[in-house]
Amino acid sequence: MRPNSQGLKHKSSHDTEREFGGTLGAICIPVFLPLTVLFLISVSRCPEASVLKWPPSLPSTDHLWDPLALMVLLGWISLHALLYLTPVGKVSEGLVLRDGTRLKYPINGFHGLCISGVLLLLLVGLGAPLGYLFELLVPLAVCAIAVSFLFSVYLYIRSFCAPSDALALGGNTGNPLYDFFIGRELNPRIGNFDLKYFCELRPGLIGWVVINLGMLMKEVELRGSPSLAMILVNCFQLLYVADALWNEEAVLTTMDIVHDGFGFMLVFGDLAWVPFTYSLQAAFLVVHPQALTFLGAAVICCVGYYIFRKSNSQKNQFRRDPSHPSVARLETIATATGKRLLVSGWWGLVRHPNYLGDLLMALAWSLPCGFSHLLPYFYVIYFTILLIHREDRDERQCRAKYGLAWDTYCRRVPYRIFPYIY
Ligand SMILES: NC(=O)C1=CN([C@@H]2O[C@H](COP(=O)(O)OP(=O)(O)OC[C@H]3O[C@@H](n4cnc5c(N)ncnc54)[C@H](OP(=O)(O)O)[C@@H]3O)[C@@H](O)[C@H]2O)C=CC1
Ligand SMILES: CC(C)CCC[C@@H](C)[C@H]1CC=C2C3=C(CC[C@@]21C)[C@@]1(C)CC[C@H](O)C(C)(C)[C@@H]1CC3
Repeated sequence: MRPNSQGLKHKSSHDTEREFGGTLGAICIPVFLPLTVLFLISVSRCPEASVLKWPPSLPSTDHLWDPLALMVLLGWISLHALLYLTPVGKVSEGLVLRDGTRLKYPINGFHGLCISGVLLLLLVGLGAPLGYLFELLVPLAVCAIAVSFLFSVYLYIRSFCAPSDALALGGNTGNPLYDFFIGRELNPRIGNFDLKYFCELRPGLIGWVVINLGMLMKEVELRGSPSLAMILVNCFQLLYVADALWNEEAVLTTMDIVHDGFGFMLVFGDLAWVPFTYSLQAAFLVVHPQALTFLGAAVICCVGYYIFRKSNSQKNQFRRDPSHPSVARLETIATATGKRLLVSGWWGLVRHPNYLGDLLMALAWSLPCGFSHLLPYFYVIYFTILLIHREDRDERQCRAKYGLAWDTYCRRVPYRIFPYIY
């Protein structure tokens, strides 16, 4: 086995460890998750909103398709592609790739958020019924799912023209179903347009807050003014999305960009799962107004946000420039790859302080929806599972990269996400 520049031992492509349940997961997830999206939207608008009701409610077939939804979706993706290409903001370099090069990325996502925000407000000012997004939600989700499948097929086919250095280490097993699902090519690009980086932060993430705004407008149509719960959910989630785009550069060091190929999992996650399931709380509130709002949620959200932002920024700063005054005094341990690991500061508290903050925020987003239904807590439950699984994947990758140094780090910082619990 030969080590590569990411520090991982390079196994031959066919003996790569399979993730997400291997071939079975690669068959089941693309079938069940799209159905879950439609199921959850459908449940959020039923009066009883019960996720446990049997048989499960799915939208009726005549509500699945609306040509307007396809136009809105393609128009939205095109708008963001144009904004991505606009030469504003700086250009940043990603981490060093296996062939020793570094790719360049435009850091203009926050501009994209602001410009699309202004355009939407103009549309609302001109009388566009943004609340109609509530009626359009199911056909929009259907179109996003269809686009995700088609786009993933395109990515899979084009990956065969990519040089072997450009393939993700885990997505090149030779099993077509698994490789299609997990993604073969690491950074597919059309010219300088990076498809993974574009999808990760723009159409879906910004689409999520637009859907939230649409739900708020629907509430205004129905009840004359938005409820406090709806305002809180909109503000909390807008803060999360604005933060992601403001700190766009930090996404260049995340697992998705550095390690994962771009296949169905991320395409569907970015374009369909994020906008349509992360907005469920707002969709739920349209049909299930809450008289009482738990304002403690604002405190939990702020604490969560503080931990999330500070820990992510600390690691990002340390990885980009370990001599920077904000991180230079932190205690570290050396690894055989030449990279060091933080063992004090946020990363000395637990091994994933950023996940802890993110989970606290997730809880805060659900609390304004009250305690009568399980559906608004879907995100916290799913996210806990996702992060525990992600933490496990990351541990395995770090152990492969850092060997003994990682074991020393684990002894120094025994808890993974929740101090003294897990
Ligand atoms: N809302 C959502 O749906 C999702 C949100 N997220 C959020 O995205 C953010 C990024 O998460 P993710 O990409 O999973 O991972 P992290 O940002 O936690 O990055 C993990 C990497 O950090 C480095 N690292 C780990 N420990 C240390 C240490 N002690 N000192 C220095 N470097 C260390 C390692 O990489 P190396 O050493 O190679 O630099 C490791 O592989 C998180 O805040 C997470 O909550 C993630 C998934 C979904
Ligand atoms: C459907 C699958 C089973 C799972 C799909 C997972 C994806 C939805 C997530 C994988 C990593 C993500 C990140 C964010 C959104 C969700 C996905 C795409 C992120 C952009 C959210 C905002 C954060 O600030 C971030 C750190 C930029 C996140 C990066 C990872």
